[in-house]
Amino acid sequence: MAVALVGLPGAGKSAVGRRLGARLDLPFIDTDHVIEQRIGCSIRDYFEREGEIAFRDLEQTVIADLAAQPHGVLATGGGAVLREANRKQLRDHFHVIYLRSSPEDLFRRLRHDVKRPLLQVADPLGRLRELHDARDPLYRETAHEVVDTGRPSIAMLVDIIVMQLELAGIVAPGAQPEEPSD
Ligand SMILES: Nc1ncnc2c1ncn2[C@@H]1O[C@H](COP(=O)(O)OP(=O)(O)O)[C@@H](O)[C@H]1O
Ligand SMILES: O=C(O)C1=C[C@@H](OP(=O)(O)O)[C@@H](O)[C@H](O)C1
Repeated sequence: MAVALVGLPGAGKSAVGRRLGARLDLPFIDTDHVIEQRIGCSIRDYFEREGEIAFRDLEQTVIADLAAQPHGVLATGGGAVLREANRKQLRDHFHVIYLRSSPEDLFRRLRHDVKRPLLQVADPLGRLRELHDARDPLYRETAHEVVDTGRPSIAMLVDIIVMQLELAGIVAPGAQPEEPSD
């Protein structure tokens, strides 16, 4: 069983994906983390040193590798949908969920972030608005389902997604609730 989460930076792909994996007893895979293991440095440093195109090439290779043996809950990077090849790999091999968020919510969540290279600009909210306008259609094109993340907590989002996966017949009803970790 393979689920992929797509959405803008800060949409909750990692936070929701980790808990969804635990809930469904599936491995959680963060593509940014896989990329960082391969390059041996942070994505921000790699962006600065090698540029965005080199990063996108690497991202495409990692997505193709993961799609060759799809299993688990995948948190993709926010720009994974930019390339058509990635959109096709994701849609064909994963049940794709778009975690939709408004630029304003994302800005609130990420205002202290220093890890995301595209947001290290004078006007991060403006940048998030541009990214939303450019990518929202691509996320929708890639995804089998759209989940709005504006109001629900991370735990509620996991419940909503599990319910949708059950309704779609992707997982059997009655997946065990996650044990509280704190
Ligand atoms: N629905 C939500 N409600 C509150 N905080 C959230 C929500 N989704 C994500 N966050 C918080 O926003 C930050 C970015 O989330 P993250 O999972 O890293 O996003 P992504 O992997 O999509 O870039 C984290 O601190 C996370 O806990
Ligand atoms: O939106 C983007 O183009 C990117 C988002 C990042 O992932 P997150 O969505 O996890 O921040 C990371 O892949 C890279 O910095 C590029």
